Amino acid sequence: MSRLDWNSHPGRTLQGSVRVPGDKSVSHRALMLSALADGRSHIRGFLEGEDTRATAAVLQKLGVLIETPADGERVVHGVGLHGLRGTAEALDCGNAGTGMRLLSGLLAGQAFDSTLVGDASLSKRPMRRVTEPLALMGAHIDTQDGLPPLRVHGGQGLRGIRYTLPVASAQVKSALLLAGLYAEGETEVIEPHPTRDYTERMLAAFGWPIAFEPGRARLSGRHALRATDVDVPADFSSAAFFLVAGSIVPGSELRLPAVGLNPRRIGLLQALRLMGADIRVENERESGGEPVGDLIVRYAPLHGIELPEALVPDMIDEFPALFVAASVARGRTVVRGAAELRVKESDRIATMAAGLRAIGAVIEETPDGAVIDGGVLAGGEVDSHGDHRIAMSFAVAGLVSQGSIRINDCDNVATSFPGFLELANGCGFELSRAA
Ligand SMILES: O=C(O)C1=C[C@@H](OP(=O)(O)O)[C@@H](O)[C@H](O)C1
Ligand SMILES: C=C(OP(=O)(O)O)C(=O)O
Repeated sequence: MSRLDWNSHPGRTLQGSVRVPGDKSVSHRALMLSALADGRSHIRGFLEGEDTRATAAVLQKLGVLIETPADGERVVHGVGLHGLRGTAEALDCGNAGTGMRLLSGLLAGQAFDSTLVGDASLSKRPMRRVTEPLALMGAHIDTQDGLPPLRVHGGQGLRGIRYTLPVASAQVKSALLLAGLYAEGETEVIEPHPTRDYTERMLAAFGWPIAFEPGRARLSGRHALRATDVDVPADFSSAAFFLVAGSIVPGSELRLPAVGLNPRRIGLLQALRLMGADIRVENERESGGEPVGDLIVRYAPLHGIELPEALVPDMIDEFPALFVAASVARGRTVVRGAAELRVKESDRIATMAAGLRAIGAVIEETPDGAVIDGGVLAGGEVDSHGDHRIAMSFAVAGLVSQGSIRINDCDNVATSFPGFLELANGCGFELSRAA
């Protein structure tokens, strides 16, 4: 397959309503809990991305019947907590850290062995953060020097633990809670800073007794999950690109309907408002146990900020987009406490710094963040390093640069945001496939 590159050209003002696809975190979890439940669950608003489809394919290989009645819908015929069937085939998580880490916890509780593999990017991401605490629960998982593939040995007889996470990570927390479903006794996870609580909320919705509050979750093993329908909200992390685009292109006004507004996800909204952005929330309501609302963003001149460190976990996937906003804002933006960005789909501090410099921005990397002096972007050529969020962020930068930006290696946008190019062009982007 030939590599997909994009050209992003300076555009018109952005106008219209942009319906972004379903939430990736919620879609992964909805599949996993539905698969382990007793009965049939209907998932609506499911993200048709490569990451979440990879998780569906893994569960199908483990014997779960998953139907696709329509685009964005799945009907999962749950097999019950002990109904998965082992397979000798490798289970391919693709590009998805969430898929692999959550599945490692889920599979640690099974009676059979499994092998989890991923693509080149996922194969470089650290897995000891899950395998070490899982080992404390009695799991046995082999890694390649801390990296995938993961060989998960079944039949281990897990026991609950009380574990304080060294870094705030919803993936690690969720892996331990999923293993905890199979453990003798109580599993308690304590976080240094609260992270997204979709696993906790969804376990409760599926009828599993769980106690949780921001920064802490506790459950005991050996209950049952009851099939439940899930309405997946639109993904705030996908909306983020349009929030930045609408804020920086003069004259713009965009509406983003029915976006998930879980408090642990909307750090970028707060950061942009601190920078002077004009973003309103309308029709706030609850859908599928999650807060959702319509976001209306209007152009407003942005200024630099010292980003409050407490916001970092609440916007952990939004830094590439924030860096673009900062590079055209008036004055200096300082980001600290975000070293986790170095172990995402790419080293997001290094790839953003290299790309922004290549198009004329002024950015200084630090070990756990960056210092960005806003100014005018010239345009040029950047490399996404196969990272979906880097590619989409430079597509946004191209709207306001003097010349166009060529973005190399954009195939992975389909992992989290299929149809981004068409949706973006529909509201005023000038994004094309490069020759
Ligand atoms: O639990 C999740 O669904 C996610 C948690 C975050 O990762 P960490 O747990 O590594 O912070 C985030 O970056 C990822 O996109 C999705
Ligand atoms: C970090 C991300 O996802 P994952 O860890 O699931 O690969 C992301 O989507 O930005």
